[in-house]
Order: sequence, then structure tokens, then C-alpha cells
Amino acid sequence: MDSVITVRQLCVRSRDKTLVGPVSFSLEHGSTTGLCGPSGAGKSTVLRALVDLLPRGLTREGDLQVLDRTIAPGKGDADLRAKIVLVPQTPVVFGGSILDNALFGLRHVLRASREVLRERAEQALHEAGLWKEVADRLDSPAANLSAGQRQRLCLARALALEPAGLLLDEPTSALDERSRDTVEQSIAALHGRRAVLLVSHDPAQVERLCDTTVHLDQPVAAASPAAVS
Ligand SMILES: Nc1ncnc2c1ncn2[C@@H]1O[C@H](COP(=O)(O)OP(=O)(O)OP(=O)(O)O)[C@@H](O)[C@H]1O
Repeated sequence: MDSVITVRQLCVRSRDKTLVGPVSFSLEHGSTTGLCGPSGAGKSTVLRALVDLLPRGLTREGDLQVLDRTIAPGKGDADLRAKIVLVPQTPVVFGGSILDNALFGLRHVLRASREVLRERAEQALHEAGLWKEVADRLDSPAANLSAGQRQRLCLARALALEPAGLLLDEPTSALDERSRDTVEQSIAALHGRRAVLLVSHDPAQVERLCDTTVHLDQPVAAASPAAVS
């Protein structure tokens, strides 16, 4: 299989502490990898490091390769973030319609006619498993969607970019069982098509969805507020 992301000896440090790592792993095309570990172990921080979007005051060390391109710290760009897309834990739904939300992001990376953009957005809604529920109301406010539908809308927005890798930060942690199952079905459908890194606290979910698991075993000491600028 082809590697989409490879990290070697990745560490994230604040001014005076190592918050994460060293950790090494690779995400293969078509595979789903679980990223597990106790609260505070650094799972969200790893995801942000992979798209080179660490908060100010934190630095990355070690090698990061995305599709054979080496990403030096601070050198991540729009191209990287269209290839590797981070879907945060809390779905961010913008004002505007369901279609506007699915198109957000895509509009910035693809110069194409409205028809082509719309086609890509609709395809992404299919891929995220939301199409049947929204096909007849694409122009309705996205704010009216349920929590599970919002999560899948964020997934669709990410998929519209046709990324090689998707980083999902606890996508079902705030959902009831039924919505969780629906979101899980959408994630399962990505298998074989994208490299997915799934942060999850739920071993059963990891068992259901993932081919392989990366453990961040060591809880790490938080940086003191004084250490962060
Ligand atoms: N901007 C920051 N400055 C200093 N320390 C930070 C910063 N962001 C995160 N940390 C610290 O890094 C460590 C890892 O945090 P992170 O949120 O990545 O953990 P997590 O494994 O995702 O936790 P959870 O499972 O609770 O979401 C924690 O100790 C946290 O306090």
C-alpha cells in the first residue's frame, strides 16, 4: 500500500516540556488507523501537528512526510491542508445553507464553474452518507441539522476537497447511539478510498472501524501556563 502520511520520531514541545512523543507511524492509502490513549496524551495535538497547525508556543520535531513531500515545521500550506484535512471534534457549521457549507473550502481550492463545484459538493454529501437526508433541502439553513447530520456535513465539506488523508477527532463523542452508528457507517464507507486517522476513546469503535492502532500511552504533563506565550 502507498503511504499518505509518514511520521518519524514526532515530538511536540512547549517551551519547557515535551507534550507528545516521540511517536512514529504511517497512514496507508485506504486504511483506517485508530489513534488512542488517555485524556491529555496528545491525540488532538498530533492531529494538529500533521496539518502543521499547532497553537502558538508549541513546536514540532521529527520528520513529517505527506505523499512524498517533506513538510518542515511551519512550512505547511494550503496545498497540504487540501490533501490532509482535519475534521475537529465539534462540528463547525457556518451560517448559510447546507450546500454553502458543503462548498466551503472547495471554493477556495478549485477554480471551476458553479456547476462543477456543486457536483463535487453533492458527491461529497453522498460519500459522507448525508445525501438522502438533505437532497430535497440543500438550500435550507445548515443550522437546522441534527448533531449527527452536522458531523456528516463537516465530513462532506472535508471530502469535497478529495483529500488523500482525513484526520477525525472523536467524531462521535457527542452523539447518541443512533447518530453514532450513522456516522460510523460513513467512516466505514471511506475504507479503501482514503487514509483515515481516527481519534477515539471507545475501544469497541476502534475495533469496528480500524485496521491498525497507534497508542499514545504515556500521559504527559501539561505545560504550565507560564511556558506558553
Ligand atoms: N497550546 C497549548 N499549550 C500548552 N500545552 C498544551 C497546548 N495544547 C495542548 N496542550 C497540552 O498538551 C497535552 C495534550 O493535549 P491534547 O488535547 O492533545 O490531548 P488529548 O489526548 O487530545 O486529550 P483528550 O482525550 O482529553 O481530548 C495536554 O497536557 C495539554 O494540556
